[in-house]
Parts: sequence; C-alpha cells; structure tokens
Amino acid sequence: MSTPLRLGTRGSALALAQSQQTADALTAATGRPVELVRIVTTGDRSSAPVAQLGVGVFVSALRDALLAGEIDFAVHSYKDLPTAAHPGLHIAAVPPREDPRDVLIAQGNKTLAELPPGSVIGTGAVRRIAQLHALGLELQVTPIRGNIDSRIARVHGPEADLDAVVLARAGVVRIGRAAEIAETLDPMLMLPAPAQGALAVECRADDADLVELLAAIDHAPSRSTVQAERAMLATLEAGCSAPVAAHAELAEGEDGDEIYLRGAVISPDGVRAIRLSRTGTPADAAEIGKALAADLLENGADTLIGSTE
Ligand SMILES: NCc1[nH]cc(CCC(=O)O)c1CC(=O)O
Repeated sequence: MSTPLRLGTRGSALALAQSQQTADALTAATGRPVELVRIVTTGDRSSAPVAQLGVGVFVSALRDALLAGEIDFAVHSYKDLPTAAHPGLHIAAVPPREDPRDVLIAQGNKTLAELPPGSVIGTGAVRRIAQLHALGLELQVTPIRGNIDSRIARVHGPEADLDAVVLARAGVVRIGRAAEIAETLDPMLMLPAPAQGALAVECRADDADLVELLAAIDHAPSRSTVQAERAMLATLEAGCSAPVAAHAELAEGEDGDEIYLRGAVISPDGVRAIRLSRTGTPADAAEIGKALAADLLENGADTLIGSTE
C-alpha cells in the first residue's frame, strides 16, 4: 500500500465536502489513497468580515502549505483564485464542473417573480447585487457574509431575518442542501461568476509524478469553458472595475465541439449593462475570452461604474 497523498483543506463544510469528493475521485481513478490535512487559515481564526480580509487569505494559507511541502495538493473553488498564475504552483486538474448557475433560497420557496416588491434579499457579491437591481422588481438588497450554512440560516431556521438569499448552486449542492433551493436562476437573468461551480486541483509545478497522476481527474470540457471565462475576466481586470459575469457552454457544432461564451459587465446599480457573446473552438478557449473582453471594453465596459445605492 503506497503512502497516502496529503490533501490540504480548510475546515468549512464546503471545503471539506469538495476536498473529500476530489480525494474519492482520485482514489477511484488511480488507486492512490488520500488523507485530508486540516489547514487553519487567518480567515478561519479571525472574526473580521471576509470583505475586509478578502477570500485571498484562505487561498494563500493553502498555497503557503503547498510551497512549504506540508501538503501535496489542494482543491480550490476556482472562482476564488486570482487570475494571475502563482509562481511554483500548477493547476493539474479541473474535475467535472458542477452546475455554474446561481440559486434563490426564499421564505415559502418563492421564486424571484413571486417575491413581492420590497422583499429583502441577501447577497454580498456586487455581480449579484447589480443583476438583481437590473431586474427592476423593486427588491431590496442587503449585504451578507459568512459560510453557506450561515447564509441559508438567514432564510431557513429560527434566526431567519431575510426574505431570500442568492447563492451559487454548486456550493449548496456540495454541502447537501439542494432540497432547500426555491429556484435555479436562468443565466439570462443572472449570469454566473467566471469559473463558478468549477474546482481547481493544485500542486507544486515541479512535482512531475503528481502532476501526471492528477491528470486522471481532469475533465477537458470543464477546463476549456473555465479557461474562456477566466481569460475574459483577466483581460477585463486591467480596464474595468465594474461587476463582471461570464458563462461558457460547449455545444456540438458542424466541425466538432464549439465554445459559446457569454459575458456581461453591469453597473453596480444595475441600470446599465453590456452583454455580448462569442463562439470558437475549445483549443482557442483563452483567445475567445480575450476577444470577448476586448469587445466589451470597446463597447464601454470601462465606463460602467456607478453607485450601488
Ligand atoms: N464566494 C464564495 C464562494 N466560493 C465558492 C463558492 C461555491 C460555488 C463555487 O464553487 O463556485 C462560494 C459560495 C457562493 O458563491 O455562493
């Protein structure tokens, strides 16, 4: 029996679920045992709001442990990773992606259309706030923080104080609470965050054996769609500070698979939005994303900065 690979993970329900699921998939595909190693991050120790700390603190603690050789690999929510590559580290696999859409969890299982004007919806993401305002439903949006369980508790449970919350479907499914979803939001109404629902499996770039082993759980369609979305985001970051949304799908075209990438940049008050799309082959995923970002900038994405309230 070979020594177990050490998979570093945070202790949150979501982190443990996605680390364990990835460990199981790797063992099933390669026969290699994997053990989870708990990494306590500054973010977990601190009571300061995540907005102040940034999601980055969670990612950096895992990356520090990787580079220090304390763990062999880590599983990140891909959408939480900075777009710039990290020196010395390599994303060796993108496993099959979960549903990338956002969901509504609401009192009485109401859908967005059923929520009366004035309903109070919790979400901290400017992308979601902007798109909720853009619906013109007179919904009130209030910022909320914390892990998925505590956000759902704002709607379901004894401490409930909100009419609804918007969350990523992937996270709710991974922690086993899909039954509480009232509505999965059509990307036409709520375009997801770039890479939402995808995982990034990361190891040291010079760990050639592990890079090869992890390839066993890589899923090419998930990798290419995420690559298109992230390339769009990376190009926009330089020229635009407004909320960005993106969603790529693979479809069968006449000459094989095609990527269909939709992107949007929305003013924080939801009043103005630029929505465009591009298609191309999976081999050109990054090029499609860059080209779509250039189109968005050309159409004024950099001018979409407004006040939220
Ligand atoms: N921003 C926090 C975060 N980072 C990853 C997920 C879960 C979904 C995913 O893996 O994309 C969530 C929760 C959410 O957005 O509701």
